[in-house]
Amino acid sequence: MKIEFTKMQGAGNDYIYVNTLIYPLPNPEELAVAWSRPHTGIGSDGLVLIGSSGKADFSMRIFNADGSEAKMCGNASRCIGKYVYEYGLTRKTEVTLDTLSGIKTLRLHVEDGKVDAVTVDMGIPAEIHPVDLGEGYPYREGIAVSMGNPHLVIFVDDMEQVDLPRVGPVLERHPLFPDRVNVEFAQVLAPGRVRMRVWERGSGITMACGTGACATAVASAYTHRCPGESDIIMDGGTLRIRWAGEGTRLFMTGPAEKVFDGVITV
Ligand SMILES: N[C@@H](CCC[C@H](N)C(=O)O)C(=O)O
Repeated sequence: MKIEFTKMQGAGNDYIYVNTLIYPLPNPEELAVAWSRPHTGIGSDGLVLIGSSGKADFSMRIFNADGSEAKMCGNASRCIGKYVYEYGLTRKTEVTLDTLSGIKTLRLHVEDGKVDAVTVDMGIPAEIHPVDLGEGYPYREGIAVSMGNPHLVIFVDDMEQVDLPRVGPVLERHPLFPDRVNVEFAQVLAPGRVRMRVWERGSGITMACGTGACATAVASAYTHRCPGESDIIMDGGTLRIRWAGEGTRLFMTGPAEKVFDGVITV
């Protein structure tokens, strides 16, 4: 059976997108693993399914490269906004998306018929609290934030000193997070400018993480490092995050790009 897909990236965080209205996939966990592999698959950070919803315009399911399903993905939600508009699935520029962490609203920024950026209402960040990682770990303190999915933000003075391939997998499986956690290292460069690198649960090092950028902005404001609006600068690009503080909704703005269309046989 032939399946059409589109590879897309948001700030360098790349996923394989399949329109399940046309191609329902019975085994997305297995396909996410096989297709994400760089040499023998398509190569990606995971697999995203676009579907219908009784509660919103469309639905999103997101699978990491190890096949685990996540409840939310910031970069994929922006890419879905571009996909549904540019492939003619909608003419709306305000689109609702049903995710496992609730309904998100996407505002599409359209220029000459193309979506070049998307603002996502990411909802109200939750479970914000400092954590003590304990002795025996490479870092002692962090800030936990839920953006629908779990994050641990660790502030550092010098990003160059962070050995991400070594410490990322250890912290992802810290016992404080039984469902594993996405780990962000953050260095405040200036007011409103934060450098961030991420180790994603289920995918490892990625060039950007949308929910991770949101969690970083939240942790920066919560610790009085950077209140208000901030640019989160990642290896693959920058996202602008607007958040007025605890109990308020957070808005993420950033790019969405198509890489290529393809057909794969399963
Ligand atoms: N890259 C994503 C987050 C994807 C899911 C994450 N790895 C998890 O398991 O929670 C983003 O842009 O938010």
